Amino acid sequence: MPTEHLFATGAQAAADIATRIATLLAEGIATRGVASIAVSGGRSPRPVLEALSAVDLDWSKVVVTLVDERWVAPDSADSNERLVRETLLQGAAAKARFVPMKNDAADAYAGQAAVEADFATLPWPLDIILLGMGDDGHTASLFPEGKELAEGLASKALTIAATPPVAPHQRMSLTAHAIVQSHHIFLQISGAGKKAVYDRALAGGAVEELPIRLALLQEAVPVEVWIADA
Ligand SMILES: O=C1O[C@H](COP(=O)(O)O)[C@@H](O)[C@H](O)[C@H]1O
Repeated sequence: MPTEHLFATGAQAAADIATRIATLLAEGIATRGVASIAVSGGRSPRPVLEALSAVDLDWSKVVVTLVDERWVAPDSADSNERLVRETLLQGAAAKARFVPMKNDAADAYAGQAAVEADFATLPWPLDIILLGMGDDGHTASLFPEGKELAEGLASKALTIAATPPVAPHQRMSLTAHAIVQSHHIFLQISGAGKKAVYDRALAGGAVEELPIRLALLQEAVPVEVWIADA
């Protein structure tokens, strides 16, 4: 069962997540000489990344990457890389090694082999994987009814190219195999709608129905969930 942290607001939850991440990154540097984190995109992680950026760490020993990416230019408003560069990789934190999930290939399928090669250079298992969850129960870019979902759940690769059934842009995503190759999985949930989906996922059932179950229903990696009322 995940460890749950309950907060009234997303801002309070974000501050607490950033503190917890900073502690683990410092421990990673102290014990292994390098610390690593993969962060999600979308709206939820922004305040976490902003708070984390202000933390006093030896950022030159931190590797930062993404859980998923939209196959758009890095200056696009939809780019998760842009989000990370504008929030986390500022000030002293700009010294972190950032590994993008998007390259110059014409589409995500053509670019996947090079992304996979880059991701093979990361220090697995990563210290932290910060997941988000969509209202449909997707996590990373593993979408219910996505045509690549079965492969994303079964593949031994680290990354997979995917086309969301509804949402825009081709994606690059960590596979389930990569997500559970981490020391810690963190999940952000905010609002009653997502809380209801989270509760349903936790109650059990097919991972294909609610892909967030790939994290919640496994026992190999400890999972912490920050739940904010709003
Ligand atoms: O498409 C995506 O959505 C999920 C959830 O995003 P949010 O805006 O509701 O927080 C996110 O975790 C994922 O990384 C992103 O690409």
